[in-house]
Amino acid sequence: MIFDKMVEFDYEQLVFCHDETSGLKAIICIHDTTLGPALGGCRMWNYETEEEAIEDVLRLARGMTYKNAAAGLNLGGGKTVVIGDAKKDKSEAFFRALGRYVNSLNGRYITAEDVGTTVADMDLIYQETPYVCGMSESYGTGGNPSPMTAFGVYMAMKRTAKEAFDDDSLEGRTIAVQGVGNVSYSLCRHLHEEGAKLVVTDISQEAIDRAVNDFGAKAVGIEEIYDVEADIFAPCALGGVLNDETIPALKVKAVCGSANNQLLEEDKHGELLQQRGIVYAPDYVVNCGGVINVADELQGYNKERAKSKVEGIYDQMDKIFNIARRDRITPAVAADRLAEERIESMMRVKSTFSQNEITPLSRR
Ligand SMILES: NC(=O)C1=CN([C@@H]2O[C@H](COP(=O)(O)OP(=O)(O)OC[C@H]3O[C@@H](n4cnc5c(N)ncnc54)[C@H](O)[C@@H]3O)[C@@H](O)[C@H]2O)C=CC1
Ligand SMILES: O=C(O)CCC(=O)C(=O)O
Repeated sequence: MIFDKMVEFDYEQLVFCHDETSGLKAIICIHDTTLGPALGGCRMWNYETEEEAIEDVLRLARGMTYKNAAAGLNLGGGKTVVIGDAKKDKSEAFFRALGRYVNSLNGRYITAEDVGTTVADMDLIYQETPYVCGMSESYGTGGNPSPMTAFGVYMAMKRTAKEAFDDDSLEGRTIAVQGVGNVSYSLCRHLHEEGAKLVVTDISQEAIDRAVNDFGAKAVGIEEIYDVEADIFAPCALGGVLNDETIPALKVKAVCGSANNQLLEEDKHGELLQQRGIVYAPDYVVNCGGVINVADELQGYNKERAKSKVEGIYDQMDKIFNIARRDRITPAVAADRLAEERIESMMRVKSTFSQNEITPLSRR
């Protein structure tokens, strides 16, 4: 059963980690290391079943292979899921036990933050392994990657606006934002500063109030966000929000947001958006600013260099939209092709023997 799933999308390794003292139950998944060591964050979530956790880690790890490839990084794809309540189950022992498991993979996998984990958690993991990014800035790293993710989403949104409206200015545009958490609050600041009008929703009243007070956003209900008459819809909370129910309701010309895995079924729902004349900005290209930022740490973190790479998301989106138009495919399919072609061509390059293999880790 599990091997069937691994064979379907050619996964390399799935590691189950248990530590009785701390109660750690984690699964590390390495999808593909053609481009380099697998880098992807550690998600902590109260999964109802083990099957759900396995499904999630497989899906997220494969997503990282595509994200890292499309971002031009010399890194493969992997991810960790930790089964537990991020508000109750964390302890020093918990993350140090996880750090030891990450270390045991000897650099095949590098971890970082994801939903439910923080810079402080990465600091604990760093006590046990060098194969972690996104620790406190006092270690000479980039710290919390969310502001850089947000800057990348902003760049992607500008290029998406150009595709939809033939003008990349967001001044006067109405953006419907789903979720105003870490990434999205920073994104809203960029949008507000450019003069966009914001309509927001969140399950947290505190998050809504902050956006209303700081950016003059208009608040709407959780389900109402799909019906808002706006220029762009920005999903910045959950995966699977673009589906049979929501796509017909949308009253926007484009979708561009930070959430991972926005299309419930990639081909079907990418097509459905296209049929409705809605420009879709592929999520993993839009939100790769965070991983670009943490990956920069592997070369000795330089904020200006990282920011300039994240700014390049505008040009990457340009390439994807042009391929999509030229080949009459959806932008989601165009992004996948770009990532797959890079992995294929690098595989051929790497088939030549080299005595001094250079990986991001050899610069540490
Ligand atoms: N933090 C980062 O650097 C990166 C984040 N992402 C993705 O971006 C998304 C947001 O990440 P963060 O801002 O870090 O997370 P976060 O947890 O800080 O923010 C998510 C926000 O969405 C809200 N929310 C949850 N369910 C909702 C619902 N049904 N309707 C409306 N709002 C809801 C939460 O209350 C929270 O305010 C996630 O999907 C994450 O995987 C992707 C790449 C990097
Ligand atoms: O941004 C990070 O902290 C790590 C990368 C990652 O897991 C992601 O981009 O989803």
